[in-house]
Amino acid sequence: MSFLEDLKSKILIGDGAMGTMLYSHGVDRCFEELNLSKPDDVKRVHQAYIQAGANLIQTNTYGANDIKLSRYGLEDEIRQINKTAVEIAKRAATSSTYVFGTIGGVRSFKKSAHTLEEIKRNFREQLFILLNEDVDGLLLETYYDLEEMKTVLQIAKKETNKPIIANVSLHEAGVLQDGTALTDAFSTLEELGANVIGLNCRLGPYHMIQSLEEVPLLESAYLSVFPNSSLPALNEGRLVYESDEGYFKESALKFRDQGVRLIGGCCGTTPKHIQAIAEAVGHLAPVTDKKVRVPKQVQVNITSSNTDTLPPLQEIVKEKRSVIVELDPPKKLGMNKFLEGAQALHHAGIDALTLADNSLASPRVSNLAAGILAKEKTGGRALIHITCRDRNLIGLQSHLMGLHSLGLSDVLAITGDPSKIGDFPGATSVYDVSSFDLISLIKQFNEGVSYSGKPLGEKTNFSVAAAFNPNVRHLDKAVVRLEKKIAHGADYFISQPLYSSQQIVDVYEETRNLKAPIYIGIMPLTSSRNAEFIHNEIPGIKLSDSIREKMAAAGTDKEQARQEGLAIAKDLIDTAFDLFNGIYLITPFLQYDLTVELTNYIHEKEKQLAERKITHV
Ligand SMILES: Cc1cc2nc3c(=O)[nH]c(=O)nc-3n(C[C@H](O)[C@H](O)[C@H](O)COP(=O)(O)OP(=O)(O)OC[C@H]3O[C@@H](n4cnc5c(N)ncnc54)[C@H](O)[C@@H]3O)c2cc1C
Ligand code: MET
Ligand SMILES: [Zn+2]
Repeated sequence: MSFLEDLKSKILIGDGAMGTMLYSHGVDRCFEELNLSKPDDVKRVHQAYIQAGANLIQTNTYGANDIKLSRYGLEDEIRQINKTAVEIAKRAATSSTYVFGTIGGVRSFKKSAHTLEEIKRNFREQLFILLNEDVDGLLLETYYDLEEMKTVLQIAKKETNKPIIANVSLHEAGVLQDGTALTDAFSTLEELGANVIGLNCRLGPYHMIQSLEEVPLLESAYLSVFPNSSLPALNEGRLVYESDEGYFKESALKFRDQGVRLIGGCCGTTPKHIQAIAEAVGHLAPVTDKKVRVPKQVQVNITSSNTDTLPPLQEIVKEKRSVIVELDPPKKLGMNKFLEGAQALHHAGIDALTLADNSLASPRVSNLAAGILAKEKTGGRALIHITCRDRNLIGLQSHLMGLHSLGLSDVLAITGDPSKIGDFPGATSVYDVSSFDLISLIKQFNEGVSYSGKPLGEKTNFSVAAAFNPNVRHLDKAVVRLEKKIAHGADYFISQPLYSSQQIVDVYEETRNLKAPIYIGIMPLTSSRNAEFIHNEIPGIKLSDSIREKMAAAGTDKEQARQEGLAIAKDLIDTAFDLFNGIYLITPFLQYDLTVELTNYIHEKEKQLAERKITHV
């Protein structure tokens, strides 16, 4: 009888975890290497599962591929590790045990870590070795990334007619990491020819049962599950799983009700769990009919709770001149000077106060707190910078929900200066997502959907700015990045400060066909030392010789340097004013009198222009 023939009328029992079993026996290194150094240990685990009632065992090859083995310097052993794994499993198997060759997924949620080409190469190599050893079928498991699963499944289908089990890992109940509903993912894998399709790892029975309630029986494939024994807990730095075999008995019956025909276990499960499953459903016939729960239609409020009624900045700056000013939250406690600055700038008539997110990777008062205080004090708009550096995906989403709840809907989505350059060089730079992904994530919030595809209950109404760094050798390449950011949903751009009129003209020429407006950055210099620091130490920014000479000539006299810095900034504004509607002024060291003066200067120029137009008429 073949595996697929068997499944026509039976529920088959899979094995349980290999990795966590070996780990609990004290192995804390590459589990697959044990095929070579301790084959008997691996064989004993297989035998324990067979004795417990497993009809199918999987080779100890979950991570036996180039990408994963090279983390241990074992990439040259791929062939031997996979070959031996099949031999060990076959030695452990009885005449009725199916031996499947396991290949695990390599992508985590960071897609960029491995390109599809890399994944294809990596997969093919392991696949050919396993197929050569004549396994009874393939078990593709722990695929978080549907794109990766689709890619490898297509390759496997081309190379073999043997049965293929395709198990994905859920991100949350009912959805994969890219937001695909489980039902849709299963249909896709069915279309691509997987013979058994299911879930493994990451979650325990509770979430898997809940997820399967929405999945119909498949027409040309069977369903499988390999749940973890529980959610993991962290105990003295180690991941540990609870294990209650009685619970697995009950769960196995529920899996059967959902139409599952192959039931095993993943991380944390032991032969006792497999025995519990076998005792519960091993003798039962599979169900052939099931009632599918229709997913709850979650009402998404179209009108968000955010009360901001101002038009978004991208609309304003498309229509008319607009000045936004960065005033960074202080590095020390005490908000008085900051709030005085916010008030003064508001009086000067700016369209938004922008607040950096721990710029130069040094801690400052939270820009969310400072933004709210400024908004309350002035009634003006606060634009919050959000970096990918300080918050992981959980923190970023929580932060966005917080901003929305507080009525802050203007954000700048940026990668963030790496922590290496700041006051805490040892601190972790998170970078779970890139600025592109962050922009998409925020735009998805605007559709009322979380990163993982879950409804948020309301739609946010974020207007999303992105960063433009024109201080690069190839401006055309920077513009390509801007186009990519627009494709991800950026509404407009805010540039780094520019220090040459010619550069402003070049930026205009290069970006004039761009579909999103740009605020051009201008930051007044405060002293010659400040100018030299920016020129020599801020990556990418170069001041012209004449600007550096002017600042040097101003000497150490503070007032003279201040006047010179303002004069240079005004010159730059004169150029930007003719070419761009948007000007972004950056306040150095909370010296808001400088940016107030420059705001007044811009407004004065605008007034004069309007008057000239009237006289012309
Ligand atoms: C208006 C503005 C506000 C900012 N506010 C903050 C802040 O509040 N907090 C903070 O920590 N940082 C801030 N920064 C700095 C910013 O995070 C970094 O300068 C960042 O690397 C550039 O913008 P981004 O985050 O969108 O990077 P991305 O465009 O996502 O770039 C990511 C990576 O690619 C590199 N890169 C960018 N452009 C090119 C190119 N043309 N060619 C090759 N490589 C390139 C970058 O150096 C970076 O390593 C701000 C920058 C700007 C322009
Ligand atoms: C990380 S998922 C677990 C994969 C493999 N089946 C094992 O039990 O080791
Ligand atoms: Zn697992």
